[in-house]
Amino acid sequence: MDSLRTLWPYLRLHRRQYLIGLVAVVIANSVNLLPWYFIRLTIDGVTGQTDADAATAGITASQVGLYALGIVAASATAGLFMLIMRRMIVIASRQTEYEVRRDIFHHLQGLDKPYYDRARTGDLMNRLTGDLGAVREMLGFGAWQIVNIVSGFATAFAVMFSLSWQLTLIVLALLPIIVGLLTYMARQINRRHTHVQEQNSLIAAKAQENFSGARVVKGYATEDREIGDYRAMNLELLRRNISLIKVDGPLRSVMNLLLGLAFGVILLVGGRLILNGDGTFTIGMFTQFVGTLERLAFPMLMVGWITGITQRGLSSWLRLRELFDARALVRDERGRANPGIQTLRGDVEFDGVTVRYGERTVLEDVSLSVPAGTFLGVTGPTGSGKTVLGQLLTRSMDPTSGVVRVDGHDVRTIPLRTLRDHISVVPQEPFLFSDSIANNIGFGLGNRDLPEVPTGVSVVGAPPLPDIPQNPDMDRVRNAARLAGLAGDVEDFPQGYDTVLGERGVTLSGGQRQRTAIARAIVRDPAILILDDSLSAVDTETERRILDGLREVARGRTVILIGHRISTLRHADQIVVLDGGRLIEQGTHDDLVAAGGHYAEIERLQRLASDLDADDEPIRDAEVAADALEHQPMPQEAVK
Ligand SMILES: Nc1ncnc2c1ncn2[C@@H]1O[C@H](COP(=O)(O)OP(=O)(O)OP(=O)(O)O)[C@@H](O)[C@H]1O
Repeated sequence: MDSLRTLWPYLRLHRRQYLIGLVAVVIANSVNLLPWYFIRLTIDGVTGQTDADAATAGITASQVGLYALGIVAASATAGLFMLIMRRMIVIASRQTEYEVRRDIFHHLQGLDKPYYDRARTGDLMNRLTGDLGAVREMLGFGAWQIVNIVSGFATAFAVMFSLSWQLTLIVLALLPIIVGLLTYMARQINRRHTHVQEQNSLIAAKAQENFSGARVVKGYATEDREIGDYRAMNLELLRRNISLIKVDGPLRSVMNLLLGLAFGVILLVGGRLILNGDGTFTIGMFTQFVGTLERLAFPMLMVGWITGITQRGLSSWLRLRELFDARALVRDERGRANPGIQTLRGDVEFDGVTVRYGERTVLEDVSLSVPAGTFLGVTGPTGSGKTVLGQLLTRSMDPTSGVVRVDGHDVRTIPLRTLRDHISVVPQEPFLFSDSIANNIGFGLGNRDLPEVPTGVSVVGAPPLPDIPQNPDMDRVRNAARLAGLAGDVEDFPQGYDTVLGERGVTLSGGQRQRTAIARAIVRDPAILILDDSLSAVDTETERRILDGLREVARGRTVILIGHRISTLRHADQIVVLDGGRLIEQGTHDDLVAAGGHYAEIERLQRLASDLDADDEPIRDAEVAADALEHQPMPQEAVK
């Protein structure tokens, strides 16, 4: 009941269509019984029998013609009303499907990083496709079938009862047995059908993971194991399909047998009524009775199906409700977010910020002030909280205690849209869309003025779709690519900026992917630019070019560069060093080297490594030394 209550707001949007459709089903069902009435009149007229109906007396050839026309007209009318029903209910169910899908996607877009950290993509996809399909089936096919069954039974029993109460009682006695058996079989079919669907989902997920992880599979030469796993799953699917066919196949045969039995009993009793009766039960009436009963065969068969469809639809709706009920921890809080804040300069301040995940403290009492236009370097061992620091600025999460401010405003008072419009982040593992390089770089352009998509409203009469810009401003895209040191690479591609990337940008090298992400971040002219270990996959020459570009970008904006290489950080206006979530050192490169702490030690090791690298082939990279250092205990003097 609760599921129906929550579904009502969507059904309400199309209540007129559903109502007209349902009335049409009832009319079609009633009219559908008329042909048997005309047949009865003809038979009784021709055989000279007269029943209570005066119309059967003294039939003429032209009357037979009229009855024949009546049959055609009744069938045509029933067909017309069925058509009206389909147009109304089936279209309404499709429209409801569209509206629910639109609203869920809208809702999912508003959920935050903690939600997506926990959610499984496959599960979300399955709910948006499989579960939504089951709800649509319940509202479309299910709804009209329920009314079809109820009205079909009601009208048929009314007619049968008026013809012979004795025969109707026999049918009523047999009906529970027939419907019960068919429902049992339909339940079995539904259960086995669900098992097939579950296996289908698993097999699809397996294939998807295999294709996405093709490079890992090839890299580890595990194709044979993958083929074996897939074969086992495929075999299981075959087994479940065969188990379904084993019940599905005999259903119609059982149905035929049961109906045959019922008709046998009815012929036995009906024949006696005609032979031994007082003439009030005629051959025509018997024929009409049998014909009407035959019309119930399909609704009887459907009872079990519809129970299954409704059960599936309701449980799928509950799964969709779970998505609707999910709430973002981070959101614009009513009464707190100030819509008057529309632009940001880029002053950043962390004031006694602590972040805890359960028992774990990942940032502890961090205080830091970064005036707009500062180039800030952030370094520290793996897991020291560098990424979390950046995530607090875009409110991917809120601090457990303390305040993060931008331009003096607590970030929780800045509308999320304004905040994220003015801060660009290049994450550690950039995600690229299966689209052209131009669209990947221009991804964040032209979105500010798009109108909000209305939710909870009917699609009927909705305003035309807004013009969503598909082609970004190419001058800005080219300039961003140049600043990110990517322009030369793109020009070498056969299709230049129109080159379409594979999923997750797999046609690019790691360094090219990072630079595409940097270009995407700077193309929007953000007030604050955060680069999270974004130069780790490029060589020192490319790094120098990107840093030159960034210095151009940095004029007038705040750049926060998270990294491990001293060569990347040394020209920053300020450098902070984190360790175990605490800010342990802060100053310029020269200050920190002179202080002889953790930073100075990294600098010394990396310089040593690069000197050796210059003289000696075997030394691979300065980062090796930095990595080695990360696993060493901190120099005592650095830990204040
Ligand atoms: N969603 C989360 N749930 C629980 N712990 C988390 C979560 N996100 C980050 N952490 C933990 O917070 C700590 C800091 O993580 P963070 O990503 O900021 O490290 P980092 O300094 O950027 O490291 P790296 O240099 O390896 O990128 C880590 O110990 C990490 O395991």
